[in-house]
Amino acid sequence: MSEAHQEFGAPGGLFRRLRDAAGRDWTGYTWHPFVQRVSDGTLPLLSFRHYLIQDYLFLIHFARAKALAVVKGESLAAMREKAAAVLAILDETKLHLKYCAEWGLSEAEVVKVPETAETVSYTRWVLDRGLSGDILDLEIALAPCTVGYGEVALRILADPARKVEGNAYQSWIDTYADEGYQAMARAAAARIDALGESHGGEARFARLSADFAEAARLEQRFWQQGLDAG
Ligand SMILES: Cc1ncc(CN)c(N)n1
Repeated sequence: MSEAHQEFGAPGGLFRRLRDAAGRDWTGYTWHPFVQRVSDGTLPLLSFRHYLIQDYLFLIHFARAKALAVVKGESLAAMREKAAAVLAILDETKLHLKYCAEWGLSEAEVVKVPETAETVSYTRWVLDRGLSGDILDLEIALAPCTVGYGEVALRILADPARKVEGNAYQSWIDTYADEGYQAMARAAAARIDALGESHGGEARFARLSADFAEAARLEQRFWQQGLDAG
């Protein structure tokens, strides 16, 4: 396994402490069999298609949750960073629509697909953490999504079983391996570290780590729904 996690968060900072505390919940997310089969190119197309359509719906609600972090931002710099993150999430959906267009599916058709229980439970849980908690609670619920996919991409790049030539999922991999996405993931981890300092991360560690691990498990279920559809 690569040292992918060392890209995100400072040693001793809140992000790395949460990641380490999440243990198997985190590795089960970032190196889920779905991810491994994207990497070696053996994932059934039906699995990927189910996942990607649900992910499109996921991103719409996730953008709403990120927008809540603009509202709850406690400095202009934080608000700017989050506003850019909302736009980045909305941009991410272009990848999804490109794949869908190749399958003959229009955006209008994709938005008509009902959300699965996995999509609803994850997105509404994040929104709830943000609505009922403070900015740190919200950022902890958001971080596994943003940083986790950064780590997923690095794990794939380091995977000896990775299929490069003719991998149907290469543009998906490229999106998250891209330096723009990686920089956003590093910034999200750094922000957790900073909020940990300013918002009593140490005293709140038990609750924060329970939320972080919950998000990682919700991510695992999100991949799993794709595998189950294949
Ligand atoms: C479920 C999920 N988690 C994370 C990401 C990366 N933004 C995503 N597209 N989808």
